[in-house]
Amino acid sequence: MIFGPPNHVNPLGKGLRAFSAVPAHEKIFKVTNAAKFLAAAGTTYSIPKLHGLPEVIVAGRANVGKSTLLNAVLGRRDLVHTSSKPGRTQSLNFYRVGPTFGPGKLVVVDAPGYGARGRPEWGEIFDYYIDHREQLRRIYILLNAKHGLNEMDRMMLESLNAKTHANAGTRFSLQAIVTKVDAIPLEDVKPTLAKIRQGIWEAAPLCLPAIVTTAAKHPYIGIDAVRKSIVEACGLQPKV
Ligand SMILES: Nc1nc2c(ncn2[C@@H]2O[C@H](COP(=O)(O)OP(=O)(O)OP(=O)(O)O)[C@@H](O)[C@H]2O)c(=O)[nH]1
Ligand SMILES: [Mg+2]
Repeated sequence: MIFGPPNHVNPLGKGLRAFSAVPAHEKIFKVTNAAKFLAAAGTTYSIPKLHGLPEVIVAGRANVGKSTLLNAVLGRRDLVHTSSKPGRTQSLNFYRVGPTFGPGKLVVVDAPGYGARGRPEWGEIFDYYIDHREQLRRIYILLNAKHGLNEMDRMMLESLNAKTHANAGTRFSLQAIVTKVDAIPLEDVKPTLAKIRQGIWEAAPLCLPAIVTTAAKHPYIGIDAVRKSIVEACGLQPKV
């Protein structure tokens, strides 16, 4: 038979078919579970080359939940260091995700926070990275559901929108992620998100639709959507 026996008489074939049907983001983030810390860069000179693997970075005010979100996305409890005190992450930290062998790898980068608790040298390395990183595919800007947008967030959104506009989306795109949605009362969720979305639209019209998340404890919200978005931004989604 040219096409082989039907799957119901071939358990191996069925298994293979089931595996190939696993979505790309699950293969990369869950099935392989191969997230690995690669490097930390505290200066522009120490940013690692990493052979051009596609890359995404998370940005946001100190304490917004960048590192916590990455742990949830990478499926690890404490690969990325977090803290209740703002200012925990002090360098660009690079993590590789995907199978150890073969294609399908990408890099996620955790950044120090901006704003009142940030330091000027952290801003310098972040700006340098955004302006020079060829393999950068998407910048995620994280916004705290509980605090909404402040002046620093608006300035950052405007600046990243201008950079996205300057490269006409050919180098990287920009997407918002709303964090800590579990920290606001249920009845406030809808109006709070509407206000945040309006603020994002006013400051950064090129920003892709916000993904809403909870990442500190189960039940997580939005983590699968973030994984899908990263895989799509890195061009690792299979063609349909
Ligand atoms: N309730 C709630 N708390 C969260 C969530 N995400 C993070 N947190 C808490 O927020 C605090 C800061 O989290 P981090 O992930 O360290 O924040 P960060 O943005 O990496 O902070 P810096 O590295 O200091 O810039 C920690 O106490 C987390 O447990 C969330 O989804 N919900
Ligand atoms: Mg951090």
